[in-house]
Amino acid sequence: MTIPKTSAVIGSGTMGPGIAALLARYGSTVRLNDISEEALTRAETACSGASAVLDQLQIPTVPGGSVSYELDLTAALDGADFVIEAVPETIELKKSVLAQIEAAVATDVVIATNTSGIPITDMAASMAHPERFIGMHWSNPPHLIPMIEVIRGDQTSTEVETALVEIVRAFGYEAVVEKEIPGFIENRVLYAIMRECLSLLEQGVATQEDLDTCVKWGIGYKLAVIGPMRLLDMAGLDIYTSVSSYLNPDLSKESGISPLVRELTEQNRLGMKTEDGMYPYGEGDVAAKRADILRGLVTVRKALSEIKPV
Ligand SMILES: NC(=O)c1ccc[n+]([C@@H]2O[C@H](COP(=O)([O-])OP(=O)(O)OC[C@H]3O[C@@H](n4cnc5c(N)ncnc54)[C@H](O)[C@@H]3O)[C@@H](O)[C@H]2O)c1
Ligand SMILES: Cc1ncc(C=O)c(C(=O)O)c1O
Repeated sequence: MTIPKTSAVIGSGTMGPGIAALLARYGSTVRLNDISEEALTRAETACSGASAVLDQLQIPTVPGGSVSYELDLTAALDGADFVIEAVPETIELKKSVLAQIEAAVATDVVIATNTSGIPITDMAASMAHPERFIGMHWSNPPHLIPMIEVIRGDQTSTEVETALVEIVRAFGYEAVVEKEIPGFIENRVLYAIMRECLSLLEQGVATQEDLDTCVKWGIGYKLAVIGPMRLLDMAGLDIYTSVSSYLNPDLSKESGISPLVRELTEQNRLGMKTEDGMYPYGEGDVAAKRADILRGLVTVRKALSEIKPV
């Protein structure tokens, strides 16, 4: 399967619009669905923004693509030959949405989930046709980060995995085909970084600003060019042995949710979407920060596409 002719994206929050815009850019007729009318209204602006970013990346437009906005799930799924589920990260909700999707589409339609790390086999437990179900984990913002994790459940067919890898490569993205494990690879690594940062913040060792500066320049900039396995070779395995012998026992072992994040979440301080979170945001700050982030990601992606991967 190359780019699907007709796609449905279910859930139109942070991730759905960018995914829909990219599919449409590559010629798919996309229906973007949400239970919230407000989310669909915001999605129209988000899709236009994503499309403008794709213009800046000079991604050519394949004729025939479009995004339409559907409150009604059955209408969104009508005639779809590829479905991506992107509703909030709770297994009960996802299983219920999958049951509704399966009831509305033909048995051979590929259904992918953008879960951040719920095991695919667990999500597929009550599906009638789990062989067509697969993990397709996009990174945020999905129209910009050119890598997608592809994860099979126990019952996913090889044909569906092959078809999904073809779709990912047709976007010009890297497909990383992985074994099933909670959080997959990306979020296991990202959440290790975030756990340590949150622990340092909670202990009063560093401020948000210091953590962001140190990780962006000391780690992020370097890791964008040299992966962590190659970095071990560059640093020297003897150095890693010495440092990890005293450092690893001192790193955060927090197995629950960070108390600070729990408190902010209970206060509905969820970050940019509520204009308050790890940082406060004044009038107009969120829009300005989002624009800065997109500009930075476009510049860095262009630069990275010009260098030889290490
Ligand atoms: N936010 C990220 O950085 C990110 C990155 C990669 C993957 N993901 C994963 O993608 C999925 C979606 O995340 P998000 O950040 O876009 O969430 P979000 O909360 O921003 O958006 C989810 C949307 O789904 C809608 N929704 C809820 N129930 C629905 C239903 N029954 N049918 C249709 N729509 C429904 C909500 O109204 C909301 O607009 C999650 O599984 C998440 O873990 C998120
Ligand atoms: C905090 C956080 N959690 C999950 C994901 C992806 O699943 C992301 C991301 O893609 O950036 C994230 O930032």
